[in-house]
Amino acid sequence: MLAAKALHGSSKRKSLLPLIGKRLGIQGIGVDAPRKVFFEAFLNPLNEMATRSSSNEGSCCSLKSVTSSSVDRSMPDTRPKFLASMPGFVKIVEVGPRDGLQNEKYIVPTAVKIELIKMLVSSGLPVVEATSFVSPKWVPQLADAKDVIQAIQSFEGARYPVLTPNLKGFEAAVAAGVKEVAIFAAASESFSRSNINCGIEDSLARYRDVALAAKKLSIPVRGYISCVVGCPVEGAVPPAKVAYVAKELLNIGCAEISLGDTIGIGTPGNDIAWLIFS
Ligand SMILES: CC(C)(COP(=O)([O-])OP(=O)([O-])OC[C@H]1O[C@@H](n2cnc3c(N)ncnc32)[C@H](O)[C@@H]1OP(=O)([O-])[O-])[C@@H](O)C(=O)NCCC(=O)NCCSC(=O)C[C@@](C)(O)CC(=O)[O-]
Repeated sequence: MLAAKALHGSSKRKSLLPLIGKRLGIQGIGVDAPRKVFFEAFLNPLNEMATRSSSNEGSCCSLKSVTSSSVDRSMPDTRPKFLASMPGFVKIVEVGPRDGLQNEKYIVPTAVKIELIKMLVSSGLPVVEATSFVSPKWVPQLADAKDVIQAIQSFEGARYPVLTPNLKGFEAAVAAGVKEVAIFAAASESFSRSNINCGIEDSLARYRDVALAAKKLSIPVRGYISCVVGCPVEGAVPPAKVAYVAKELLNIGCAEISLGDTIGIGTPGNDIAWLIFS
């Protein structure tokens, strides 16, 4: 479940992405989803946030060999052209124990999940999304969330955010010892309804409550947006919708926004634009 790379213009067909990025002041814009992968599109405002988070919490992987967020702009950029458009940071959030296991046909034993998390951390991953505190009726595969979290409390070297769809999930997560949560909205109305049984506006209202509760406890919240490129039901998703949801998530207090190309159609031949912060 781990992958992150920048998408650039295909050699056969010139991509609009760099142009759009330039117009919006976006340094690196891209998404890659060979399966389901979240690539943080590092917009200028978020880039700064990532830098801070990196230095304070060690959560971001700095592409030091490639570039640095503190690039001295008075120096000539000697990087190869294709590297020059890469973002200063790539934050890798490994979501296998959550996103991978939530769809398994058979329920993976808790002990195996814990061992998986241990191995992922020992491979050097700084953030491992461990599980979800969602309804076990909807996702029985992760009904052991509390046990997983309690078992990994002593694992050092990484952070372990979890998904929380509502206050109930948030409170259960905090009670289990979670220190970081994620909320998950969608840019597609149909996907939102099928995933969390409510529309986009209702989901934002729920997430506002979660974010408020999290703020009181100084718990960081990251916000997912699903279907930023396309939806399995609705097809193409207008970038303005993605921008709207992103703004709302930022306004309710998300420290980060993750753009999910949920169905993996953001290929180099598909010119996609995210007009976030436009
Ligand atoms: C949002 C709900 C809860 C609404 O589900 P609902 O059925 O509308 O909610 P409800 O409030 O009517 O509750 C129904 C039952 O669930 C219980 N319940 C309610 N909430 C919780 C909770 N937090 N923890 C435990 N139990 C809960 C609640 O107590 C009740 O139990 P009952 O009274 O019937 O016994 C449900 O739809 C749900 O849990 N959905 C989660 C779906 C999910 O996990 N999807 C996968 C993750 S999202 C994803 O993969 C996308 C992402 C993030 O990866 C990005 C991308 O790839 O694009």
